[in-house]
Amino acid sequence: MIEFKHVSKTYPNGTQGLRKVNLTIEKGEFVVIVGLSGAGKSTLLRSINRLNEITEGEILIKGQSITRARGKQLLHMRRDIGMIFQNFNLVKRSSVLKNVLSGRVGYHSTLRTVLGLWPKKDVALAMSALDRVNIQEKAYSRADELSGGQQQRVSIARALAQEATIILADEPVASLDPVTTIQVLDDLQRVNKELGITTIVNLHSVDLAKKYATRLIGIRSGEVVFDGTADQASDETFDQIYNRDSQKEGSEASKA
Ligand SMILES: Nc1ncnc2c1ncn2[C@@H]1O[C@H](COP(=O)(O)OP(=O)(O)OP(=O)(O)O)[C@@H](O)[C@H]1O
Repeated sequence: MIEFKHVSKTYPNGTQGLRKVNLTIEKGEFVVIVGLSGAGKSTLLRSINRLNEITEGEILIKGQSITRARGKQLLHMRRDIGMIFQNFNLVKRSSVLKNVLSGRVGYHSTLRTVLGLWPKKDVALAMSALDRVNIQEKAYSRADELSGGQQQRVSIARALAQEATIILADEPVASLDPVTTIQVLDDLQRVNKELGITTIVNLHSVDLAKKYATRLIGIRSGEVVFDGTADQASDETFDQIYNRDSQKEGSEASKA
């Protein structure tokens, strides 16, 4: 349902973020992307919803080209894709409920959303999204009163209220402690399983990647160098992804 066809990205300064990537990600997969810092994980993830514009090739979602989409069509395609960020991207001074309702902006006129005139149905949807990630009781708290893990749950609820069928999570647990990390990844896994939401996550930790991924994609220097299940990924596979043979980047690999 998500297809990368010969996708490359060259940044304006000449850096190659992606090189001729070909991938097909099926509905309901839980894909984890791993690779060294600077390998191109964020570039790959963000090219799916065009937060990053690719410079070659094409990306199709459910058979439609998001690369060529414009105006309303692009808006509708983006509405289908929820995004989870490392820093949560919440409006800190707003309530949790308002933050979750912001997932509905793509469905209504600007005036209506600016005035906060949310239909009852949307409020019910937002409350049930909060319930799914077990923080409904925080609905009327200010977002910045919540812990990091709770804030990340709010951002998952926002993607659910958006009725996204795809969730992109760019280093969603990088700012969280180990216990909270597991809770947030468990939440993502649960909504993936229960709602069949296709989930693509960038992670630094190999152990977490192996634990959660139904499919692992390893990238190195903008190229896909591994694509398979966690069981298929051997120590040698990770050596290759993390360039551990190379003396030049060996010290960087050991940090990863
Ligand atoms: N806006 C930009 N302009 C120029 N080069 C960029 C830009 N954004 C990323 N890059 C470069 O593209 C390459 C891939 O970066 P990307 O952020 O996708 O890597 P990453 O694997 O997500 O790294 P990290 O794990 O550190 O987030 C790197 O060499 C990076 O320096």
